[in-house]
Amino acid sequence: MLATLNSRHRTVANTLAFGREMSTNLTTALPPSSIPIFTAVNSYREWRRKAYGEKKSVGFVATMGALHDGHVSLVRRSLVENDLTVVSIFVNPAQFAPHEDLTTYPRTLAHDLEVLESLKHAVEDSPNVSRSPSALFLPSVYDMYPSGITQDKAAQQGTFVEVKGYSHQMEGSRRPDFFRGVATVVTKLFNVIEPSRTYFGQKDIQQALLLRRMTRDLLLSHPTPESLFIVPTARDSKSNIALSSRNAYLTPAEYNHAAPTLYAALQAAKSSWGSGSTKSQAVTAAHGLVERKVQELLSAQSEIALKLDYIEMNDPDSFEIISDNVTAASWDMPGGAKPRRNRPVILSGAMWVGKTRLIDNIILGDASQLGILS
Ligand SMILES: Nc1ncnc2c1ncn2[C@@H]1O[C@H](COP(=O)(O)OP(=O)(O)OP(=O)(O)O)[C@@H](O)[C@H]1O
Ligand SMILES: CC(C)(CO)[C@@H](O)C(=O)[O-]
Ligand code: BAL
Repeated sequence: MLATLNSRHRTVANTLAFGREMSTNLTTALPPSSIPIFTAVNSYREWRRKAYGEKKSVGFVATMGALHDGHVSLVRRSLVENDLTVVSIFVNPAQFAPHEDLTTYPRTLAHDLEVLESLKHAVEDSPNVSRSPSALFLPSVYDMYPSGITQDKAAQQGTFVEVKGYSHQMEGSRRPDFFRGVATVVTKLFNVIEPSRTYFGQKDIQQALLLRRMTRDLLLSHPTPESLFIVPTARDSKSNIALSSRNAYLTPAEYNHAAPTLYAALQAAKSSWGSGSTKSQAVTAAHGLVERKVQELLSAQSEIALKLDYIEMNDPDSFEIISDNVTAASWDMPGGAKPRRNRPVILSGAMWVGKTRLIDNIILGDASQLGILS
């Protein structure tokens, strides 16, 4: 059938072919699993219909796989709060720019299944009942993009979701089409999974807040904006590095000697802000910490290349950069008509360690005002 498509469709045909190949690989190479794996939308839908029939709530965690304890914290939350928990693994081509790491992104399905199979949550007041992940949704590229998908945005065909006005700041300033890719795939995932509740990580704070806005704007019922929960960032207990699938790209030396710098820089800004500095001074404090680390690596003749991408402070409602002269006290708008005690600010950053781009953030002020769970 692909051979009959004309040249106008070549790009799409290529990606459809890619999707089919992935689909075949998936079904032939599935590791044994005690968790039901749905690789097709229709078979998942049958399962979901049964859950509706039995009036069971379905919690949902969307992932790109290479599972770590950050993902596990989301799944655990879902196990506590829902009768059933569905996890998806899908490395979404539409959110990767052509120069980014789609082909090398870690794919560790056998490990991921082991992680999911090991999770058990004892149900309160029912000593003999425990909950484990109920299903894994593992679609092919072809299933998720029936019109095909290419990373060349100008050649893309079909339907895409854009959250206008909220996709160009922070991470969007560095990855211009990233949130369009995320919003598109998550809309599709929500349409299939129909979650009662869903869980996203604070590590990707702009993503989580933007998706909540999207559920509101699209008047979604599964999930509603109120049933999209944000789970705090899980960190390495010694170094405080935010857990991330891309940490697997780091060499041990990069991980130990350079990666902790991002969180340390955020802490330097936090402490400066907390002692009454302006935003500009707080961000300068963070830059200073990174610069000192870079100098230290140079003096030690280390081969590690450390480069700050950005550190900024943004309004969590608009995602706009807050003004240079704002302080924690003035951010609360004390003289305004509606003072906001402990008004939250997103302090976030990205840093290159060698060829790996790391991101992190902390919320200054009251994170619960953003619906971030504690
Ligand atoms: N350290 C973490 N703590 C809490 N949630 C996390 C953490 N890392 C990832 N998540 C969340 O897990 C979900 C799936 O993320 P994803 O599969 O992209 O993993 P990732 O580690 O963020 O990968 P990457 O390295 O590509 O950023 C997202 O909601 C993400 O925010
Ligand atoms: C939400 C998501 C699964 C969409 O591909 C991805 O962006 C991620 O894992 O954070
Ligand atoms: N967790 C964010 C996924 C990405 O960077 O593509």
